[in-house]
Amino acid sequence: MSRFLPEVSDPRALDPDAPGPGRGPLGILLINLGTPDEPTPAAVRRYLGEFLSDPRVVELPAVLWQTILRLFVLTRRPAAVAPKYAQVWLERGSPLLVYSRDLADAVAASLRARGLDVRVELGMRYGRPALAGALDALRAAGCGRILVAPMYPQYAASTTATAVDAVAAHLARLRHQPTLRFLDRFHTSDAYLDALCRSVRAHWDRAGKPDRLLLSFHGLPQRSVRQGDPYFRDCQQTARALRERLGADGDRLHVAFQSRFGAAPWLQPYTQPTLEAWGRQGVGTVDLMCPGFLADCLETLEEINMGCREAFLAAGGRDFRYIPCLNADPKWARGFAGLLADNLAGWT
Ligand SMILES: C=CC1=C(C)c2cc3[nH]c(cc4nc(cc5[nH]c(cc1n2)c(C)c5CCC(=O)O)C(CCC(=O)O)=C4C)c(C)c3C=C
Ligand SMILES: [Fe+2]
Ligand SMILES: [Fe+2]
Repeated sequence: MSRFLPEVSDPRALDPDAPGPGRGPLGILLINLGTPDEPTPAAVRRYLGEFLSDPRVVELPAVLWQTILRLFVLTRRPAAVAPKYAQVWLERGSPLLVYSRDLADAVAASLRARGLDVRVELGMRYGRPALAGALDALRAAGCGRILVAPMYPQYAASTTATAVDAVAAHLARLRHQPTLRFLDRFHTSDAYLDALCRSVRAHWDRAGKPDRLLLSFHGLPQRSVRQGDPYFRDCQQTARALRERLGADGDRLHVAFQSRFGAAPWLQPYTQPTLEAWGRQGVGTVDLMCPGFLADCLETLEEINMGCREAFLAAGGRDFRYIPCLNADPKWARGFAGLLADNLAGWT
């Protein structure tokens, strides 16, 4: 024993950041985007201020963008967007948070049912519950090994990479960091594709088959993809894999991109103009699903199920049927738990 170090059995006596004996339970940090605390302009302003100041999200020179953001976006957008949040707000809060939390709880229960000693925490990249607090809770529970799992099936720098950045930034101040693993993406995993396919089939069993099934993914600036973001390819691969699973009915499937922000070109075709063109062309029944969103949120419940529904019907469409996100569907939660458990291999 070095004469500089006292002989101690509990590593915490020397290093308060050290994990507990036996490296403690396993930790899983589920990360989603985040959402305002309330459907009010003030809360939306706080949320958008944090979200849109992330240089991974808006890739413009910082001084230029902060000027535009503070002078134009944050002075107008919160008042326009807050009533939209109010239209979809649930008794338990923002849909994104409610469904993400339900999924996290169901995943934790499923992992424990497999006999795993695991703690699951949900942290949001922007807003609350903060990712930093969720990481601290896992460390306080003695988790020396943590699987970081951004809840985005398709990889984008503006979602997955920024979540990884934030985890690393929070741990940067520690002398003894926990051992980390990162779930990269799961856009062609069996658990995810099986769940999507089940959801479509169950909907068709109830309501009959549509003329077309539109998969609407969140958009991204085309420039990001040109610069190497794999998101577009991931979306296409998810769509292709789902089309194969749907067999002969796969022909009904089309892909579009929603939620464009700003004037630059984003991934195309755009969802709403696609639906309007279909309405004008006499396409009667459209089913719409948003596979890139694990949890229903403003972008699916308001933009799609309200705005796009209205646009399609106004353009001459007959029937618009929204297929909800996977949310906390029990079979999906078990499948997602299995996918996470696979990523714990060697730790269990
Ligand atoms: C400004 C650029 C944006 C990029 C790039 C972007 C990428 C992106 N976003 C999601 C998932 C979600 N986005 C949500 C809301 C939302 N997104 C943007 C902007 C960008 N998104 C804004 C400004 C907003 C807020 C609403 C608005 O003001 O219009 C949400 C819903 C949040 C909620 O509270 O319900 C999700 C989820 C992905 C997957 C993605 C890249 C692929
Ligand atoms: Fe977004
Ligand atoms: Fe939107």
